[in-house]
Amino acid sequence: MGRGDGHDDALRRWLREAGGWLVVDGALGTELEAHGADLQDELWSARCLVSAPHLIRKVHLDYLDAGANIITTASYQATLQGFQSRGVSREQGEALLRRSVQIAQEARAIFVEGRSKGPYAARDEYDGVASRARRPVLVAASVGSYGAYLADGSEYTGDYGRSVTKEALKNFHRRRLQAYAELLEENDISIPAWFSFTSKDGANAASGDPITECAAIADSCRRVAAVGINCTAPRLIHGLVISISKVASKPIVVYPNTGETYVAETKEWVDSAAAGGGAAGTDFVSCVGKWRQAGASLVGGCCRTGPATVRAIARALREADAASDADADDDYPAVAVL
Ligand SMILES: C[S+](C)CC[C@H](N)C(=O)O
Ligand SMILES: N[C@@H](CCS)C(=O)O
Ligand SMILES: [Zn+2]
Repeated sequence: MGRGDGHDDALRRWLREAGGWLVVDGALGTELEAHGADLQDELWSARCLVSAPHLIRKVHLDYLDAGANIITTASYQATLQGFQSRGVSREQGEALLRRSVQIAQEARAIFVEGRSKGPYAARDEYDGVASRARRPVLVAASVGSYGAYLADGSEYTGDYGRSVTKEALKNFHRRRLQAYAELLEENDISIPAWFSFTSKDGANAASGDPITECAAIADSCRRVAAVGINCTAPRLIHGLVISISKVASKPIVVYPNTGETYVAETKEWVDSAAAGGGAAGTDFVSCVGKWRQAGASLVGGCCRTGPATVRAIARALREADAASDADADDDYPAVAVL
């Protein structure tokens, strides 16, 4: 992503240049579905890398147009093992992983070109403000969990069965990470990475381990640039950010889903109340300012969110900024009373 920085310096620098916060995109998979893609498949959104790359590019572009600074590749469920089980050779699988990054890079090139002329030409919304003049546009390579590959919703339960050892998990991810690393190194790009966890109860990660322990471990890793939460109900985010901020010194990233629950058997989303999970859909965007205040500096959306949510997040972050600037001004006495 960045050139010549340490692994976490680059992200801090981008945050600084952008005025303290960055907008992450919204859902990729469910947004492809909203455009008619059929993800009823073990490869889920990765299937579109073969069948509909143009649609992936369009979704990336829609998010950039909505104000996202970071677009996330369609590789959440793209794994060499998953591809192989569908008759895709290892070489072809590696090419598909690289393709996911290239599609996002293509979208970025189209967007950046159009920002100076054409449909995405500088909009006051994000380019007119001096502090955001150097609005970065970054590509994040998505590396979904082993549970994503299992295609049984176990990324939300942490239940991978008994036989999966730590070594097996390391082997599972190794070549996939190397494929991205090679691509980026070929272009002399260092790779800041963030770690994000899901939570169903606001206190523990899906595995059942306390979120504070998970965040502290991720935070202590030299190569991790940010730590956070994704695909989790909005109503849990504020408390989770507060917990993470107590143990982590790195930037905090949050990209919640809409609060609905994923039903793995049907690959559908249901209202959490119907699934016995409590009221869904706490107003997402009205909470963004609170998350920012609690310490989140990268904010986006996960499953079932779309460009409209991202546009609203960008606006909410700008407003939160303006409000805190106004508060800071209030701290200075207008008149010195002697
Ligand atoms: C983030 S979940 C909705 C992705 C799909 C899941 N791993 C499945 O294959 O059913
Ligand atoms: N980046 C993935 C996350 C799923 S939890 C997507 O949005 O499709
Ligand atoms: Zn999600």
